[in-house]
Amino acid sequence: MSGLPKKKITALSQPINKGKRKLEEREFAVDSCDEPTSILLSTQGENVKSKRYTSISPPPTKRRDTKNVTMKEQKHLDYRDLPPSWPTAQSTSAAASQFATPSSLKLVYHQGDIFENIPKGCLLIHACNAQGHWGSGIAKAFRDQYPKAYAAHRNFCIKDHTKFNPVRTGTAQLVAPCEGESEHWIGCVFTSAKYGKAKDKPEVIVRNTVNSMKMLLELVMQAEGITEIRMCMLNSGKFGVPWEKTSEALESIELQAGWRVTIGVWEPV
Ligand SMILES: Nc1ncnc2c1ncn2[C@@H]1O[C@H](COP(=O)(O)OP(=O)(O)OC[C@H]2O[C@H](OP(=O)(O)O)[C@H](O)[C@@H]2O)[C@@H](O)[C@H]1O
Repeated sequence: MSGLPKKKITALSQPINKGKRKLEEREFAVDSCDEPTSILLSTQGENVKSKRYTSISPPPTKRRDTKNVTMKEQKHLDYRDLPPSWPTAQSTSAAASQFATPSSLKLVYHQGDIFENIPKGCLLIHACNAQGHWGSGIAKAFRDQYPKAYAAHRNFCIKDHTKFNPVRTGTAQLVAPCEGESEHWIGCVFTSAKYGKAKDKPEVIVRNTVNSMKMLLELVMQAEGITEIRMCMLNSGKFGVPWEKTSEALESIELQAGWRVTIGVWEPV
């Protein structure tokens, strides 16, 4: 069991449905957990990010300090951490795929509570809107269990972004371990801009899920220490999208070099 305090997960009752060598310590709040964290910053070798924005990559937003960061702790990752070639690398590979049998994402089913017996270094994925609430359904259970991760998510949604420049759907945030020794990562796939009656249409949510998952798989490549990946049946509760539509779309994702192959799906009993 994780190092987290045991909590009753109420979400189950919901219906199925990141010159000169110089190291310095700085306070770094927004890109880490809610409490400022000491991070070692190296000025050696700028990590310059040239970006090309396309329909599935978001617009420029408030810049953060991207000078080479050598960290004591893992940092949260999002679209600002993608390689400059993103998502071109994918289409190149898609063109090459006519000469090779592409391998697609595999979903492996498990029955039970996604929060039970989580191994160290596990990544837990859930669907989010861009409002940064984690206010209901399984998102609320994440908020209860991982309050610091929630704070990082909220910072990303409402401090790094604004009402007029919201987080784009079809993107993902990979929240690094925040809660003690559990070392659990949280993957937020932004599958709908809003929630409730204002949620996106099912076909839009499914398309966003595919693009978000591709981005998340790319970000996972940059993270160190992720042991396994679990997710709930995305979109099948509050977002009201039949699981089969989401699962079919996810299983059609063509894997790129270095991406994880398998994601465990936790189906509540
Ligand atoms: N412990 C557990 N273990 C395993 N599976 C569990 C579970 N507990 C619940 N499930 C299942 O997990 C699936 C998803 O069901 P959910 O309704 O939660 O999520 P969804 O993806 O449809 O919708 C997302 C919006 O809900 C929130 O909204 P707010 O932020 O509050 O606005 C978000 O942020 C988004 O916006 C359903 O199959 C549940 O049975």
